[in-house]
Amino acid sequence: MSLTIDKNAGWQEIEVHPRRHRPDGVSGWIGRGLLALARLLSSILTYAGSFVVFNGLVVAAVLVPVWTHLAGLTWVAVAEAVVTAATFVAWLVIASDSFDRWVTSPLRIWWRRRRYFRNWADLMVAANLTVKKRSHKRVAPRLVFVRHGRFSDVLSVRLPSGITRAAFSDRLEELTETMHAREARVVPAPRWHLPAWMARVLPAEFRRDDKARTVFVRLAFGDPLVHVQAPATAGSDVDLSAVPIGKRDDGGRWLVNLLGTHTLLAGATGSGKGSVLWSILAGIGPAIRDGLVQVVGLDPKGGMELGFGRELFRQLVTMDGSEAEEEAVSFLEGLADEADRRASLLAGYARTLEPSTAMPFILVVIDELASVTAFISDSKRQKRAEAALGRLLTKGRAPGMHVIGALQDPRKEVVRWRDLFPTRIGLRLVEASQPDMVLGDGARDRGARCEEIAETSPGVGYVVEDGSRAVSRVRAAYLTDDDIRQLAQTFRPGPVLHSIDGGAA
Ligand SMILES: Nc1ncnc2c1ncn2[C@@H]1O[C@H](COP(=O)(O)OP(=O)(O)OP(=O)(O)O)[C@@H](O)[C@H]1O
Repeated sequence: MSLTIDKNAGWQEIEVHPRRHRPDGVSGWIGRGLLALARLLSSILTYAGSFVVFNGLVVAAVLVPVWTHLAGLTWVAVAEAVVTAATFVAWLVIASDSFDRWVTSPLRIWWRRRRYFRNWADLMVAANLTVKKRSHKRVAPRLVFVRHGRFSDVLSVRLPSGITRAAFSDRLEELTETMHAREARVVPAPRWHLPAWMARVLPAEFRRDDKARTVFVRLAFGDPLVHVQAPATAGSDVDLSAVPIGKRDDGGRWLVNLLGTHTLLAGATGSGKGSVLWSILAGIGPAIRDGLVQVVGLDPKGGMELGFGRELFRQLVTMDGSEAEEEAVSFLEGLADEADRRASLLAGYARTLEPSTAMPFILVVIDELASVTAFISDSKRQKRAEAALGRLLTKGRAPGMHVIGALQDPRKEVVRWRDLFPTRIGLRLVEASQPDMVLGDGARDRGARCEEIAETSPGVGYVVEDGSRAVSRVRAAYLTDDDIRQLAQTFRPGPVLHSIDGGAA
């Protein structure tokens, strides 16, 4: 028996009819034809009506010349059409963002909405996402609301009893294909963008659309990350809780928080770890120059990566001399002692540090976290290094110390350190088991397909932010070697008022 869906029954209740009989005689065929015509007209009117509602500006731009033509002023109508077209082209060239907001975006929204609502019921039946009620009616997940973005939409879908989130999540591939999306994934409830005063007074539970049985699916279209991203020009005010370092795949800026957290950065060789590191340093450049941030680094590969911008570093340990091992261990122990010292200074006064030139924020860059201990052959020193790193990671967050631990080859041992890094970034990785190792259990299922990132897109990756299970796709800005040299020259720190080993310079 073939099934047809009565779409007029609404999006949740789907009536499933057996195949209709062939009409009897000519009058039957005429009746069937008229019904089909009425349906066609009604959908044309619905689409045209919604087009007018969503695309007022475009409709007005077309209707004015048409109306002038109908009024008998054909040459005036032609002139109006030419001027309007020229204005639109000029607008697109001069202010493409506002053109997108007022012209392309409404068109895109209309087109995508039309596709969602037209295909939803068919998709639910085809994907076997319907359940039978006692009344024998079939019900399916209902598409309740769509939040539109330029490169992605978030669909709020209400699930009927009998269909679980897991069952729905299993059919995301069908959803991706039917809706012509690049990818679909289940995401946490989106936050409402409320005015600041309202967000302050409204209890947290009202701020999230977290209803039971509602699942949120993000459909991504196009890819704003295919192009290499230029670094943002750092303003004089640096906000360490939101440093711009690239782009997100919803078209927004990728902002990293350095306060109260540490960052684990993993990626195979050539995946673009350097671009993340340098973008962060570029984003906080003015604060380095003004002495509010001190950068120190440990580069077990002899300074190949970090050496380019050596002037930005207050201290850079490259592990290349005869005393390399002892130097690396002392470096880590010095930082761990500083974390202890700061924690006891702050105890009872404040929970987090407000950076100043007297007590600057310290950014510790460790280029190859896994090999820091592996490079140390002496087992006693190895233990000292591990203990110091553990102490720095546990105690350093609140008193203004941030560790960026870069990693090339995430192995099981990394999981031990992972939980001490609340912010995690996974660039291209080589095995499907690695995204979970780096980003946390279940991250790959939530969309972090690091092993599928093409070698031709260095700097692209997935990020899990502090306190959130959500996975975002991002691309770091790219700084050429010349950009890095220029950065180091522009923002090289001035005289040091305070040094991490306690002395004054
Ligand atoms: N964000 C980016 N955008 C565009 N191209 C990039 C980006 N990052 C890196 N690249 C390109 O990829 C190359 C390799 O990048 P990079 O050296 O940063 O990788 P890596 O992960 O640090 O590798 P390794 O671990 O071997 O040092 C760079 O020389 C550059 O050409």
